[in-house]
Amino acid sequence: MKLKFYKYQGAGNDFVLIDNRNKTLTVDVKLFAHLCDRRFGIGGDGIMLLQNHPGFDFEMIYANSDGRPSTMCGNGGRCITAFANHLGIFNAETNFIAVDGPHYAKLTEKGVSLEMIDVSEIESNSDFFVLNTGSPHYVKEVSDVKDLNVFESGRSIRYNDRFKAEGINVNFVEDKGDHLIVRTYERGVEDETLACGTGVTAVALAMMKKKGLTGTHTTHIKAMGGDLSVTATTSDGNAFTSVFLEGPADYVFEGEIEIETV
Ligand SMILES: N[C@@H](CCC[C@H](N)C(=O)O)C(=O)O
Repeated sequence: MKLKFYKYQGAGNDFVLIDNRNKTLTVDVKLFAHLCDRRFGIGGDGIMLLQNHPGFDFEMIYANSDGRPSTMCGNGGRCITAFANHLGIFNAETNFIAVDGPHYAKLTEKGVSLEMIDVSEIESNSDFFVLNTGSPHYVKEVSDVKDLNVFESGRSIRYNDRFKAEGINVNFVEDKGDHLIVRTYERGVEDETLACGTGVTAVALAMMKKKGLTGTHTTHIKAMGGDLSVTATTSDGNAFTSVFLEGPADYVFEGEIEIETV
């Protein structure tokens, strides 16, 4: 059968999107990995199904490019919001449900602003932080992020004894004063991606904690594929509320692909 698909990207983090409101597809790891394959399929860091869900405008089902359903994808959440707007599901603001719970999102001048989950604790170590922003993240500050071998360094952390079973996404950050530069090795893609939304969110909160920033603060981030910003509120540098991830979420192309199974 022919499957209609759409391709979106947010700061270079790219996704295959399927309107699955008619329930054509169920989760199929082999098929999803094939659709994300950059040579034999459409190509993407991940794939999302947009589905109906009672009480919400839509449901986001996310899988990484390895085809396996995973935890929350921040750039994916922003891209599926743009896709839902394209499908006429909402006009300016929306409430949808994802694997980590309900999300509010709105269209903005910069693209899409997505409310992320509240974060109640950040593990702080001598030279790294660990926190969950919908997906698990390791954050390490470095002085030379552009020269770093993110694949080698990220992979060695992702597969160390502590993290290898569940996996973790690994973010390297360089503080440039008025902005951060962030590069991320993503679990489930098992490579560096051009941007990671839950990753830059984790980095922004970890750096707020490190700097002792309280109140509401906006962090500007340059990822390899584009600019993102994270606004969050904290009174103690540990618990964060009203966490918003904002940046571009753009349509790339659409088409049909022949698939064997449904
Ligand atoms: N690219 C995503 C993160 C996707 C999930 C991640 N690879 C995982 O499995 O934890 C983002 O923008 O947040």
